[in-house]
Amino acid sequence: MAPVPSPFLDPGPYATANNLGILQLRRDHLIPAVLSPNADSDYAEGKVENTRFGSFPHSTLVDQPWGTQILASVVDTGSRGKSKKRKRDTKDEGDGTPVAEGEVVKKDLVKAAVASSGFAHLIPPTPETWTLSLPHRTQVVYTPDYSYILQRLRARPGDHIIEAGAGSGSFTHAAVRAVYNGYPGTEDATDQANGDEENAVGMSKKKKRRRRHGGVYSFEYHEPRAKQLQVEIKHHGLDPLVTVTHRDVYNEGFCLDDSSLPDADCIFLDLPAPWQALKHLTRSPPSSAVLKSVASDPSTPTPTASDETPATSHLSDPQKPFRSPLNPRNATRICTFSPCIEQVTKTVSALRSLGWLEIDMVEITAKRLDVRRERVGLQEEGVRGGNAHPASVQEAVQRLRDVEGRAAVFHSLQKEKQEDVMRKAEAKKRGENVDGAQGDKGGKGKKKKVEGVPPSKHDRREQTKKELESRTLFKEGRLVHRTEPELKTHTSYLVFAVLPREWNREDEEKARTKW
Ligand SMILES: C[S@@+](CC[C@H](N)C(=O)[O-])C[C@H]1O[C@@H](n2cnc3c(N)ncnc32)[C@H](O)[C@@H]1O
Repeated sequence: MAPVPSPFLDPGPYATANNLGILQLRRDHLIPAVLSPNADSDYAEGKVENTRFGSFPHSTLVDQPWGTQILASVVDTGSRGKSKKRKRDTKDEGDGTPVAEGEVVKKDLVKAAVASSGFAHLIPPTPETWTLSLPHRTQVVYTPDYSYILQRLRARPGDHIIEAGAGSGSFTHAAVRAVYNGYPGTEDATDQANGDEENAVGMSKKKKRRRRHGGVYSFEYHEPRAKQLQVEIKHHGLDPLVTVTHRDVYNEGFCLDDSSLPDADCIFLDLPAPWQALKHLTRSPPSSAVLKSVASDPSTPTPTASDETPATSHLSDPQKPFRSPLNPRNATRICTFSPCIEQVTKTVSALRSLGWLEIDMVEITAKRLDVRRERVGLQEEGVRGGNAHPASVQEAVQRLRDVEGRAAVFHSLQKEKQEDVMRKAEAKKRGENVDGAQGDKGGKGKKKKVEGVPPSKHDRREQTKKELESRTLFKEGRLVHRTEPELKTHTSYLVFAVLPREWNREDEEKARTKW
């Protein structure tokens, strides 16, 4: 039976139990979780993700279509700490079914009640969302870098990629998606041409090509990191496609533990001293003169952990025959990732000595552009997202006229009032009855509506509200873009090169006869 594809490769229409899902709280705030509602938990609702926007029991996430807005729940913490009591021994479950040690038999889950605290979106895992949410064990390669790297390496379905060091596995996930063309053991691999013309003899060329499944060969020197990555890769359903090897690649090279070869088309080195690993990435054993020229210098940050087994170089061991980890049928592309220019110069000279061509270096300084509509004008007064400044000289002049007009009316009314008060005072002096004769005819507190007065702020807002009903805000305004400064990435120099396939007299002769 074909394996269920990893949610990274084919997430399906909705979230399923025991697969990874991502809770997106804000654009750059993501929480990954393997959705297991029935797993042991201290909550009556089963396993719960607690976030600053509320609690999300896994039972409210499973079977929801990707992209759903999930409302937070009120969770019952009353049963916390009681889980140990629910553990049974290994003998019997009551109905005679043996229960494994440590396994927990769960009571029925309590249905989660909706809380008023907030919501999150449930989104499928992708290499991009994983990069933003993975548990950092090292500096990681971010999306702007790995998208460029994979494109320059020309990684495509059916290719084999060597990666060292694997670190937190950020690049690993992007690489496996780039080369995926089906799981090994299934016949649905739809490979791109791999140039293997000789081997296609006696068999349909198409059929031969179909056999090769894409794969990633990851090497990591730090044992706990290598183990953790193996566990994650398994949880993510990628283990048939990714081989994680615990290895010091400077000394031990890239042949696999089961003595098979990666047969690599592309290589990505994210190591403190990439030039030290290059001697293992050749098609034939490098001469001692070349080895000497690419030998490490004393300042090289070589691995020093005392708990690691001492490395033995297969290049220095005459008993071990040389075996190239590269695909002999294709040109191989390499990329090395270095934070400083000194490392770049060492890598470039080692690449030259070892016969790599088309060497070039790129510095990545990624920027994110915020593209939006900018609405400016007095009609935006009180409208959300608008800039209520005059959009033109006419609007500014009209606003000044309105303000001055209103001020003139105000002052003339004040003057009128004052004259009225004085008139009344004089009439009083003369002993005349003035009550009710003049002035506030409309009743106390009621303002007289004066004709021809420019609109007040209140009037303008009422008018805007009315007009808003027929406006299409999403289409209005000027389309503008601004760069956002806080993009997650780090300065990197990328060195690229190509190692052509080996070409001998025989190949030349064959090509001459054929063409
Ligand atoms: C910057 S991290 C790699 C991050 C990774 N590319 C990612 O995207 O998550 C560098 C890794 O190289 C590993 N490393 C250093 N020297 C090594 C060696 N000689 N062989 C294999 N791995 C090595 C380190 O242990 C570290 O985990």
